[in-house]
Amino acid sequence: CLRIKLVATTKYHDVFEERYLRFISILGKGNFGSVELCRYDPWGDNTGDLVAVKELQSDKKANMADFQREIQTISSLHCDYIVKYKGICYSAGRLSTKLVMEYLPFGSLIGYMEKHRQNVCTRRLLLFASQICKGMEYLQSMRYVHRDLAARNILVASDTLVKIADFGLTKIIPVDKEYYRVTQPGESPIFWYAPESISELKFSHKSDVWSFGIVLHELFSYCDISRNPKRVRSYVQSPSMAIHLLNLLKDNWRLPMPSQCPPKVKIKTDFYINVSVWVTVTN
Ligand SMILES: C[C@@H]1CCN(C(=O)N2CC[C@@H](S(=O)(=O)c3ccccc3)C2)C[C@@H]1N(C)c1ncnc2[nH]ccc12
Repeated sequence: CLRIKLVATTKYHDVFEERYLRFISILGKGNFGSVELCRYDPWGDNTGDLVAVKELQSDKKANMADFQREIQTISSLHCDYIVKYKGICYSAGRLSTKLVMEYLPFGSLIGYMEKHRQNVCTRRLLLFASQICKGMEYLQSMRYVHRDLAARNILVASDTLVKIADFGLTKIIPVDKEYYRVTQPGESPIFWYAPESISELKFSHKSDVWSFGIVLHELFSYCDISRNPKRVRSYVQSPSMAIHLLNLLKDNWRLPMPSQCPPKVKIKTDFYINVSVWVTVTN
């Protein structure tokens, strides 16, 4: 029989009814809330789609404006290398809104690398790097700065496709400016930050390129937690850590080449990390 799509559309958002959203498991937690795996099952027979639902912790009302902006951002992005927006779910009397996105069963790049590192060759790492590049080029064309590009926020759609996820910190660069200055540092993952982001809280397409360089390092280290200092327990670093890192970077210290990284990638990668434009990483 014809299945009528049971999702009302108000304005430009597909509205998912909370009563049909069935919680399955937690996909990830952070400081402001969580991303949960749910099944949207209006027919109640488990034939509904699996979806990823991001919700704000109720006591984080202050971030509601940021969350609304995140919803606005992700619903305006249409790119093969960016996680797809599906709609929103108003819970109990519109007290809080939930963001409904496509669910990618392979999860984040970190988990995928830990599980499959044995059979991920250099060619595949470069394919993933070029896809992240393309997603970031699209983001830049929309004047968005991601500000939280890291392997933990890259999703694996299949063995040959990754997508950029989590636009919680994404900002639009004003037309007359080259960068976005953040007022409060918040929970800053400083090991992914460019020097000007650590010292002046300035974020631009160039600082996103710097973060991409860190993601390249994560890729060629197979996101090996033990082998790199970046994954300090909590991403919030102390001010003294930020100053120490800033001085290291000013003295031209850079992350060492990962041991498994093939030499020819190193030369190209060095070049790319210092070039402040998106480059298509040749396979
Ligand atoms: C890697 C993804 C983004 C990061 N993440 C996460 O848990 N968080 C991102 C934001 C933080 S939060 O909880 O701090 C937060 C909460 C609300 C407002 C703002 C921030 C949690 C896990 C996700 N994940 C495993 C997924 N796996 C499979 N399919 C998916 N579709 C979409 C996401 C997703």
